[in-house]
Amino acid sequence: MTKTLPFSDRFMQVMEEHKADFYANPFIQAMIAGEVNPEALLYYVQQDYRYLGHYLPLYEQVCQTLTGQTIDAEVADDDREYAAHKILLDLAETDDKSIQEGKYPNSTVTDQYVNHMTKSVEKDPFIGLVALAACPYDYAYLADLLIRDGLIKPDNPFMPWVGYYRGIDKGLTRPMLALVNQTAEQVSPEVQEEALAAFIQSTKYENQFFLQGMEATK
Ligand SMILES: Cc1ncc(CO)c(N)n1
Repeated sequence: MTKTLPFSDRFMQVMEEHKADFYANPFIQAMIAGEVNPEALLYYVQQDYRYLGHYLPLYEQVCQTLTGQTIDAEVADDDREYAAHKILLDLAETDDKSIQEGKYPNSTVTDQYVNHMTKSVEKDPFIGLVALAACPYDYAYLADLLIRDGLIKPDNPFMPWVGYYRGIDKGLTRPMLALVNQTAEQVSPEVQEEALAAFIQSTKYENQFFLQGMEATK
C-alpha cells in the first residue's frame, strides 16, 4: 500500500518553483541587503493591515463551513499581526497608528488578491481554504528559506520580522495545513487541481504584494 502524500506537500513544490521570483523581488533584495526603505515599509504595512482585515473573516467563514467550528481565538486574535507590523514600523521609525488605519485607497494588487480569495471561497470551501493557505504558508516557507540559505543573518535588521513568520509548523499555518490535508482526502481530483491553481495564483499575488510598495514609493 502506498500512502498518498499530504496535499500540502504540493505547496512546497510551488514555493520551490517560485523561489527565484521571490529572491529577485526588489523588496526581498532590499531586505536581504538590510536596507530600510521607510516609505516602502509604511506602504506595505498599510496595505497589509487592510488585506488582513479581509482575510480573517474569509478564513473564519471557510472554517465554519468545513468544521462547523470557529477558529481558535488565539490564532485569530493577533490584532492583524500587530507584532509583525510593529517591527517594520519601528524600522521606519514611526508608530503612527493612522498609517495602519490609513486614508489611502487600496492598491490594485491588494484589491486583486482580496478578490481572488473571495471568489475562491465563493466557488468552493476547499478551493477557498487553499487560496487562503498561501498567506501564512508562503511567508513561513520564505522565512525559512531566507534563513536556511544564509541570506538573512542574525544582525540583519529584518531578522525579527523574518523570525516572526518562520516555521510552517506553527502559528496560523499549522492548524490550516491540518485542515487542508484532512479536507483534501474528501474532495475530487478536479477540485484538488483547481485548489492548487488557486494556491499558485495567491503565491503570485504574494510576490506582487511585496513589490507594490517598492514601485509606489520609488
Ligand atoms: C499579504 C500577506 N501575506 C502573508 C502574510 C502572512 O500572514 C501577510 N501578513 N500578508
